[in-house]
Amino acid sequence: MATRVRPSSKRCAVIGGSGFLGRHLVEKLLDRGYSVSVFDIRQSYELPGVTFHQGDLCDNQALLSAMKDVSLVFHCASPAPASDDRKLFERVNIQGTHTLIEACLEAGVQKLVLTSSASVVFEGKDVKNGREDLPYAKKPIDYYTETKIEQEKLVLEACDKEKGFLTVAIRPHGIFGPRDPQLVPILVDAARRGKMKFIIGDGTNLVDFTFVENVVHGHILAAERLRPDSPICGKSYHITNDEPVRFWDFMSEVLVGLGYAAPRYHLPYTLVYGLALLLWLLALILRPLVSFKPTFTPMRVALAGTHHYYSCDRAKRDLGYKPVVSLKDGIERTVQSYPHLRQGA
Ligand SMILES: NC(=O)C1=CN([C@@H]2O[C@H](COP(=O)(O)OP(=O)(O)OC[C@H]3O[C@@H](n4cnc5c(N)ncnc54)[C@H](OP(=O)(O)O)[C@@H]3O)[C@@H](O)[C@H]2O)C=CC1
Ligand SMILES: CC(C)CCC[C@@H](C)[C@H]1CC[C@H]2C3=C(CC[C@]12C)[C@@]1(C)CCC(=O)C[C@@H]1CC3
Repeated sequence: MATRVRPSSKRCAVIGGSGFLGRHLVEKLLDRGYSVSVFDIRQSYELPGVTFHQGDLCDNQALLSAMKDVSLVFHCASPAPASDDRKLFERVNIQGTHTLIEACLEAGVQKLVLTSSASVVFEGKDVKNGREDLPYAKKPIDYYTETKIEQEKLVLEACDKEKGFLTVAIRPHGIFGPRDPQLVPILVDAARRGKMKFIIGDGTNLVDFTFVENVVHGHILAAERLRPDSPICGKSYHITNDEPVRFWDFMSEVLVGLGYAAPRYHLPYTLVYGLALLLWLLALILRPLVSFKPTFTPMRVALAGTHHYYSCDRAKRDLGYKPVVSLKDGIERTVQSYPHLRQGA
């Protein structure tokens, strides 16, 4: 009779491991003695101890080859929110996640850690110190968020102690750090085009921004504490820097750090939101004829003009989570990592 080889607990797979968060996670896992199998639609680097598997999340066979002898899977693949492509989000975040769960069960994977998002409860209205028991957004702000909700439900509902398949979801918020392709590049692009002179609203709204290494730390704690007898099975956890900051102070600090002027003039939130909605509709109607991407989308305006910060008490209690890098140090390290985005570079 053939004996089944029990996958090594130090071998894991990172789905989306070529991306911003994924690569930071891979680097920390290697430091901690794991060997890593990366599955992604693209390969962006090479590292000793990492095997790359290029493929689409919806391809069961390609996934299976990446999960050979793997006991732990991190799922942090997603199309970028800026793509605003409903079909793509549904295909990758919902169908792809379903395919991944099936593949995990088939390959005998024991633990699945999903990178969800704190935005799954955000409807464009203030969230102050939001806890994980807030209901999912009934009117999510965009297709990205809509499909992140379905994705999280799929993963948490798949948790099955009888089958020996344990799942948990990490909900980070506003991840930033070296190599981030979104926050700093979009901000600098807007500044270079003279669009960062204005503060939307009164500028006092508090927001969580989370340094990437803290997000990585939360994922690894969750993976290592995920056991049949632990309270974390099938649950979601906010992971933030635990230092809510005024949205416009954070943006100003990054801009000034890179040599740009901080925004100064105030514009009413409802006016900017209305204009952004109008532009978004126009872009949608004109899509077959011309393609243009407005900088101030309704989603970005909502995020720039409301409070959205979350309690990570549950993560502190169940995971022993505590941020490892402060906001101040995180901003400093981020600014230093973008010499090519400095004013005049
Ligand atoms: N950045 C943030 O502020 C936050 C992010 N998150 C979540 O964190 C996770 C990681 O985000 P982040 O690192 O910022 O994003 P990235 O876009 O940098 O990384 C995602 C990776 O997944 C890949 N990918 C996309 N589609 C597929 C597919 N069909 N099959 C295989 N791989 C695919 C991407 O490739 P390609 O680049 O070619 O599309 C990319 O390499 C995501 O799940 C996101 O929803 C949650 C909260 C906040
Ligand atoms: C042009 C300016 C008004 C804004 C520039 C900065 C924005 C690009 C970022 C500010 C908050 C960020 C954010 C995300 C993406 C980048 C920002 C909009 C997410 C939508 C990324 C994915 C998530 O799950 C939630 C994030 C919330 C914060």
